[in-house]
Amino acid sequence: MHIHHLLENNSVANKFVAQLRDTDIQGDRMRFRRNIERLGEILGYELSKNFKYEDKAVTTPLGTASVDLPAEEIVLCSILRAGLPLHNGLLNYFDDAENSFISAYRHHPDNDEKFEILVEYLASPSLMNKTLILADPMLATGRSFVNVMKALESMGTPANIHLVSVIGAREGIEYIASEFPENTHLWIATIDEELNDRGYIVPGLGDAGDLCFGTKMQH
Ligand SMILES: O=P(O)(O)OC[C@H]1O[C@H](OP(=O)(O)OP(=O)(O)O)[C@H](O)[C@@H]1O
Ligand SMILES: O=c1cc[nH]c(=O)[nH]1
Ligand SMILES: [Mg+2]
Repeated sequence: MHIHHLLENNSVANKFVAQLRDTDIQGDRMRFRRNIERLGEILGYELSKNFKYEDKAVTTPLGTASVDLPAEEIVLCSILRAGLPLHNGLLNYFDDAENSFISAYRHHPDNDEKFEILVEYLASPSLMNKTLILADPMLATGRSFVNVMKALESMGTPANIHLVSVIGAREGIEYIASEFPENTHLWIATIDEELNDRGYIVPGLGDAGDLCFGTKMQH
């Protein structure tokens, strides 16, 4: 897997990640969602440098300009719930992409820290030979990304896979690297070293879905 780590180079993106983590700021849900969206825009811009491009002639009022334009059929797929603002950010730039939505959530059958990932909802076009961009801001154990990819197999085999995330735990990144095809790209803002015994990233930012949309009842 090719790992592209955005915060390895300082930029304004550092500030957006800091605000997502900061307990004094992250309670402002609109800012929290917008910061994830902004990082989706930046990560999308970075990953677009990896596309194939084809020269096209564009007619201007005064003549013809030659422009290299992306030559890939993009499907943007995000993992509900927390993937939604990241999806919006990517869609701001890849505005003519097709879109998929898939759900994944942690189900605690015995009400303890053990959980399984349940995938219950999928709406997707064919992925056959397309460029799949799979987005989820949190990559903790990596099980959501892996289970979602398995659920997407029935939609056809993509030509290219780009995973987009905001915060990843080292252990989860190693797990997805062992499960996804070798030529998969991971575009991630920042990487933390620890997961706690509940599978939360430390220091991380807490529960991204709840911070975006409020708490949910267990069922
Ligand atoms: O790498 P993993 O260990 O699978 O953890 C990451 C997953 O956890 C979060 O979703 P959550 O299950 O909390 O659902 P939510 O978005 O509805 O809150 C997050 O958005 C990822 O999907
Ligand atoms: O740290 C984590 C792990 C999973 N999901 C989150 O939202 N945060
Ligand atoms: Mg959650």
